[in-house]
Amino acid sequence: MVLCAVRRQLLSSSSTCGAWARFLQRQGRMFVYSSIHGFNQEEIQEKLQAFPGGSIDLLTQESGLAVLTINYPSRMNAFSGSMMVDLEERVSQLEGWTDGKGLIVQGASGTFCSGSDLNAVRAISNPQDGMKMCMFMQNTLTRLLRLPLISVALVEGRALGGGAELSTACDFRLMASGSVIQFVHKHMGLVPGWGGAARLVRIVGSQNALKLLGGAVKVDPELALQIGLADDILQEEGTGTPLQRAENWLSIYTKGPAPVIQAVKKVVLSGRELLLSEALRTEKDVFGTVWGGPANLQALASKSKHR
Ligand SMILES: CC[C@H](C(=O)O)C(=O)SCCNC(=O)CCNC(=O)[C@H](O)C(C)(C)COP(=O)(O)OP(=O)(O)OC[C@H]1O[C@@H](n2cnc3c(N)ncnc32)[C@H](O)[C@@H]1OP(=O)(O)O
Repeated sequence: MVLCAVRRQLLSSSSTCGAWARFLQRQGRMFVYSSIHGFNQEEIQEKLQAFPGGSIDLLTQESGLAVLTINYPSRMNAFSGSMMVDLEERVSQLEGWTDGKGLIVQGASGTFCSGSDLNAVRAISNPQDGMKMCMFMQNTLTRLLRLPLISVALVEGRALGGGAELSTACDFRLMASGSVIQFVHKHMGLVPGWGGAARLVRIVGSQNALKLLGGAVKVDPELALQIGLADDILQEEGTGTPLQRAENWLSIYTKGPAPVIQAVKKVVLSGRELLLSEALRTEKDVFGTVWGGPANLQALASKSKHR
C-alpha cells in the first residue's frame, strides 16, 4: 500500500518527478524487497512495534534543509523496534517533500547512534525474525539514500553497528572531532545486515571495507578522512552549534533552486546505481526537466560569467 502511495505521488507530481519515477521504474523496483521475496511489511512492522522507546524526529525547514534526529539518548540513540517503523514513516514523508534540497541525519544529545537496541535484538534473535528486520531496514535505508536530497550524516560521539550502517545511507559523512564510526558487527558474531557492507564497499573500496569489518576498527575522523569514509571533519572552533555548522557545510551543495539541486542528486545517483547506458538515459531525462526551466532561463538572461 505504501509502495502504491509513493509511486502515485511520484507519478502525479512535477515533470522532474516523472523522470525520477522512470528512473526508479527502470531499476525495476523502488524497494529492495517486496512480496515476491516473501517480505510482508505489515507483519514485520507489527513485530517491531512490540519494542517501543525513543523516536525519529523530522524537521523540514523553509530553506529546503531537513533535519532527521535519532532520539533515544538514554540508550545512546539505539534503534528500538518502534524507531525502525518511525524511520520508514519519516522517509515516506521526505519522499513527498517537493521543496526539499538537503537533509542532515544526526543523533540527539551529542552522539549519533549505537545500533540496534540490544534488548529488542535479544528478543528476536532467531534467524527468521532477524532477516525480516534486516529486509525492512534495507528497504528503508535504500530509500533514504535514494531521496532526491543531498544528505549528510552528522556524526558526533559514536556510530556503532547499525549506527555505522545508517551513516553510510547518506551521501556525505561529517565527523565531529572525537567521534568514532565502528562496524562492531564481528564482535557481536554478525556481519552488517542493513546494507552497510554493500554501501561501505562502494564508499571506501573493498580492501578498506574488509579491514574495517574484519578488524571491527574504531575509525576516528582522521582515518575516516584518509580512506574516504568521512568527507570532512567538523572543526570545534567556529560559531554555532554542531548542527548549525553542519547546515552551513551542506549549504555549499544545496544553494540554488530545489529542482536543480534535486536534479544534481538524481544524475549522481543514477550514475552510482545503474549500468552506463541506463545512467545515460536517465541523465538525459533529468536534463530535460531543467533545460529551459526557470533557473536555466534566468541564468541565460543574466549573461553570467564563471570567472
Ligand atoms: C551488530 C549489528 C546490529 C545491527 O546492525 O542491527 C547492531 O547494531 S547491535 C548493537 C551494536 N551496538 C552495541 O553493541 C553498543 C553497546 N553499547 C556500548 O558499547 C556502550 O553502551 C556505548 C559505547 C554505546 C556507550 O558507552 P558509555 O559507557 O558511554 O555509556 P553506557 O554503556 O553506560 O550506555 C548508556 C546506556 O545506554 C545503553 N545502550 C547503549 N547502547 C545500547 C544498545 N545498542 N542497545 C541497548 N542499550 C544500549 C546502555 O546499556 C546504558 O543503559 P543503562 O540502562 O544505563 O545500563
